[in-house]
Amino acid sequence: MGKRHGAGGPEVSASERLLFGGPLRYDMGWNEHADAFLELNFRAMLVRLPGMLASSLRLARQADPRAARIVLACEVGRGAAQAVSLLAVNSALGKLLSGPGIGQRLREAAPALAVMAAVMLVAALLRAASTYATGRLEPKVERVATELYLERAANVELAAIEDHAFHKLLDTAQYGARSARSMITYGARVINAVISLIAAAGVLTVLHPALLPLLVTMTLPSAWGALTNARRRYESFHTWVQHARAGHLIGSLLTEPAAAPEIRVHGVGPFLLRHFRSMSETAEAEQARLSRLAARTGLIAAAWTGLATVATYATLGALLLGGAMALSVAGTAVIAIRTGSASLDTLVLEINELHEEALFVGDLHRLYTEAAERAIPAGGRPLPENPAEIRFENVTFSYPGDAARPALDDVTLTLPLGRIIALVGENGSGKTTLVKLLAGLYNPDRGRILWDGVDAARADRRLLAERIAMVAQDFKRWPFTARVNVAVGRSSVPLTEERLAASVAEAGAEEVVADLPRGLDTLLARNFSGGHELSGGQWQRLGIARAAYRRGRILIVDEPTAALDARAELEVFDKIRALAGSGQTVVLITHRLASVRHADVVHVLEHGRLVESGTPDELLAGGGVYAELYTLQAEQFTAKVPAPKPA
Ligand SMILES: Nc1ncnc2c1ncn2[C@@H]1O[C@H](COP(=O)(O)OP(=O)(O)OP(=O)(O)O)[C@@H](O)[C@H]1O
Repeated sequence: MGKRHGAGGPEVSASERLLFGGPLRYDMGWNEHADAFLELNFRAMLVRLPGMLASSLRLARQADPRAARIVLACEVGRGAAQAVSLLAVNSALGKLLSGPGIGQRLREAAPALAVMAAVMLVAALLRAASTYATGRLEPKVERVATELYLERAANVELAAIEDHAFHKLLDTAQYGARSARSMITYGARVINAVISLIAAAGVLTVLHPALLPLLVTMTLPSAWGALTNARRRYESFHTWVQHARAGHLIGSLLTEPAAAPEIRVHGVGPFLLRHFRSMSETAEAEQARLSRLAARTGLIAAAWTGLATVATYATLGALLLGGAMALSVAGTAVIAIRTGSASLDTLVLEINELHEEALFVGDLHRLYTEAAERAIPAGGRPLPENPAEIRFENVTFSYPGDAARPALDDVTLTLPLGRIIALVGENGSGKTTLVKLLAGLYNPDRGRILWDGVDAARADRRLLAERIAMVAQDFKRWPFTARVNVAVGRSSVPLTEERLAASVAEAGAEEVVADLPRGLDTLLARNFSGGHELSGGQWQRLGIARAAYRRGRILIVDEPTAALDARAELEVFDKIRALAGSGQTVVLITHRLASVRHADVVHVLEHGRLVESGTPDELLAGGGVYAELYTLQAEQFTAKVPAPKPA
C-alpha cells in the first residue's frame, strides 16, 4: 500500500500550537506499522477472514461457551435455511413455468412451496434464538476483552505508561473491546451470508456457467467503495486519536472540580471554550473531508455497478436470442442473480464491517502483546531478609526521551537501613528520581542498586515493592471513602479496624477522621453526592496514614509536611523519628532543613549528582551546600525585617 496521509486535511490550528505546542496529528506516513495494519485491500481482507472469524469465536467461547455454541449453530442453520429456500424457489419456478395446465403446474409446485413456508418458519425461530444468545454474549465478550486490556495496562512498567507511543496504543486499543463485541454480530452474519451465497452461486452455475462471473462483477464496485471508505476512516482515526483526546481533555477541564476555582476567578472558561470550539472545528473539517471522499467513491462505485448490470442483462439477452437459454431458465436466472447479488452485497458489507472492527481488535491485540513485553517482569532473585544497607553504585538514569540531561548522574551513596536518611537539594536536583529508582519504579541506565550485594535489577520486583511504603509528593487522592484511602496502602490483605486505627494514630490523623461527617466512611470526592473535600494538610495526613497502614520496611516520604502547619509539621517529624526508633528505615525528602537535624545521614544532590554526604552536624561544620542552604533558611527567621521606608 502506498503512503497515504490521513493528516492531509487542515493545517495545524492555532489552538493546537498554543495549548499543546504543536500538531496533535500522528503522521501515518512515517509510522513503521502503518503499512502493516492499513493494508486494507480485498485480498488481504479475504486472507484474514478465517483468522478474524476464529478470533471472535475464541473470545466468544472464553466469555460464554454455551451462548457461543447457540449463536454458531443458529447462524449456520439460518444460512442453510436460506440455501434450501432458494433451491425450493428454483424448483417451484421450474414447475410453474413449464408443463401442462396451470392447475396441474400449481399442484406440482405445491410441495416446493410448502418447503419454502416451513423453511421460513425454521429461519424465524433460529433468528430469535440467535438474537437472544448474541445479546447475552456481546456484553460478556466486551467485558472479557476490557478486563484483559485493563489488567495488562496496569501491569506495565512506569516508563511504558510515560512513553507517548505506548500511550497512543492505550488510546486506540480502548476501542478494541467494543469492536470485539460488534465482531460477534458481524461474524455471525458473515457465516450466515457465506452459506446463503454458496447456495445462490450453486444455483446460478447450474443454470449457466457465465452467470456467476457476471454476478461477481456486479458486486465488485460496492466492495471496492466500502473498503476504500473503511481504510480512510481507520487511517484518519489513527492520525487524529491524540487530537480527539485533547478535545475531550479541554471539555473535561471545563467541568472538573479541580479546575473550577481558576476557571471562575481567572476567567479561564471563555478561553478554554474558544479553543474547544476551534479544535472541534478542525476535527469537523476532517469529518467533512472524509464525507466528501466517501460521496465521490460512492458515485464512482454506482457508475461502475450500473455498467456491470447493463452488461449482465445484455449477456442474458444475448444468451436468450442465441437460443442458448430457455425463457423459463432465464426467469429463474434473473431471480437468482437478484438474490445472489443481494447476498453478495450483504456479504461484502458484513465482511468489511467485520474487517474494520477487526482492525480495532488488532490494536487491542497489539496492546496485549506490547504490554506483555513491557510488563514488570515476574520472578527474580529474592532479596536478603534483613539487609544492612542499600548501595547506589555509579547510578545514572535519564527519563525516556531525555537522554541528554540525566536526572541522576553517576551517583554513589549508601542508605543504612533502620535509620533516618534525608535527601536534600534544590528543585530538580534528582531527589524524587532517586527514591523512584529505590522503589523499583525505574531501572538505572548504568550502575547498580545493591541490597547487601543483591542487584535490585535482578531481584523479584514484587518482593521489592512489598518492602516499600511511599508517600509521594503527588500521592493519589483516591475518589473513595477515607477508609479505603488509608487501607489501599495494602489492599492485598483483609482490612482490619485495629490496623486502620493504629495507622491513623501513627500519622496523627485522628482529628482529621473525627471531623469528617461520617468518619472513615466519608466519601472523599466532591463530585459524588455525599462527597466531602479535605484540605491539603488533611490529605497529607491521610497519605501518611496510608503509608503507615502498608507497614513497608522502608518508608519513603517525599515532602511529607509541605502542606502542614508549623505544629502539625513538628508532630509529623516526631512520629517519623519514633518510627525510625522502632527499626523502620525512613528515607525523607524535604526542603525544611530544620527537620533534617534528626537524620542519621544526609545526602545532598545537585543537578543529579551527589555533592555531599554525612551527618547534619558534619555537613554544617563542612560549610558546603547543605550549610549554605541551612544558613539561608535560619536567617529567614532571625534576620530583622527592615521597616518600610517613609513615602
Ligand atoms: N517523569 C518524568 N519524566 C521526565 N523528566 C522528569 C520526570 N520527573 C522528573 N523529571 C526531570 O528530572 C529531573 C529531576 O527531577 P526530580 O523530580 O527528581 O527532582 P527533585 O529533586 O525531586 O525536585 P523537587 O525538589 O522540585 O521535588 C528534573 O529535571 C525533572 O524535570
